[in-house]
Amino acid sequence: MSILQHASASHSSQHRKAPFYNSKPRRRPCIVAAVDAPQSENQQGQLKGGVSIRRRPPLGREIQPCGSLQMRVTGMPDENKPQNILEEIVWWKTAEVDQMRERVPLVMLQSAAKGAPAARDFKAALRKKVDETGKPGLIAEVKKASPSKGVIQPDFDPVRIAQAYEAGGAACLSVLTDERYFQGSFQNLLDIRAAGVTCPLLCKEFVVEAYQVFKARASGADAILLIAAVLPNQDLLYFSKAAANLGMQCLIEVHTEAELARVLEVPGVENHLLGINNRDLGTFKVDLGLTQKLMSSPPGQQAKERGIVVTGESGIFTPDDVAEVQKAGVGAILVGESLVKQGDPAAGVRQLLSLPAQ
Ligand SMILES: O=C(O)c1ccccc1NCC(=O)[C@H](O)[C@H](O)COP(=O)(O)O
Repeated sequence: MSILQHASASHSSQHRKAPFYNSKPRRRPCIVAAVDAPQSENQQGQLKGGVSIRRRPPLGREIQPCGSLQMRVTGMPDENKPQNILEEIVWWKTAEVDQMRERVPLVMLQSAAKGAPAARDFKAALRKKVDETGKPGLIAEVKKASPSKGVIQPDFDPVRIAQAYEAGGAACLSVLTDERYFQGSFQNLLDIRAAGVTCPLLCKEFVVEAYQVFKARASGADAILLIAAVLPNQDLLYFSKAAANLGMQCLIEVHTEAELARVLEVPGVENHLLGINNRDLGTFKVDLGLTQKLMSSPPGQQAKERGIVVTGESGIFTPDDVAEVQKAGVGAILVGESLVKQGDPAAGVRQLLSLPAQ
């Protein structure tokens, strides 16, 4: 140990189990140790299999639990900082899931998931709308805030928005459940389902453990997001099987041609959906050209030939944008910001899809 420094933490038993990442001020200041960071041997070892997101800080967390106190590791090199927002989210998520598991053990969640009303067929709902309208099936997103835009809809009523999306003609809904970065919640999923919305629901979560798949099903989700930049194929297979065993489908999201080629090798991938996210998570810029580029690449052609439903995600604002990604070959679109910020989201859906006004 190099130095001792002041920090805040509590000795009270009620705070003993507080997560070590919790940065809220605690009641009594105390002294914690600060130690020098260890040296990294081979960071690339973390990035095997074309997975660009590291699941944990390679040298461990800057703030470490130390009994009922916390220890700050000083002098962490830049490589121990998250390389982009997705990596930052994933690092928090790992700690968050540990905390959730302490409150509700996996076995209890599994039994809740198995006892939940049967999951609805996400892909079938998308295909039905395509047949009816000739437009890509719309997955409309219930999204209050995002890391790139901050609060998008201050007057956020998730049930009202979900009902409006359904009334406007959305095929499916996407519900953000991450609280820290998107101000979402699993409660929103439960409330939307309990309110009688019949569109299938995608749980928009950053999955790093099977626990979250069970949590999604127990909360009424019919599908769950899996991100290829975060998960190697072994995990994609494991989580997609866990989801399928519960009657759910997965939206497997890619950002690059290499990821698209890789996920096409996941056994049973055709039973799920693919998504191309047009948002660069380093710069937050959206470029619909990415959908076009990946769909016309060899793995994009293969996805089409295998009849896999591909979803164009992010940055879709106008009927022209819809036409652009439809021309690229997607069968579905995932739209958040442009719809959620409208006073009348039902009208927003109809306008975006060029459907007749009611
Ligand atoms: O939206 C963000 O800022 C964001 C940042 C980091 C990871 C994911 C992020 N968004 C998740 C999404 O995929 C979008 O919410 C979804 O595709 C809808 O996008 P949009 O229509 O542009 O709101």
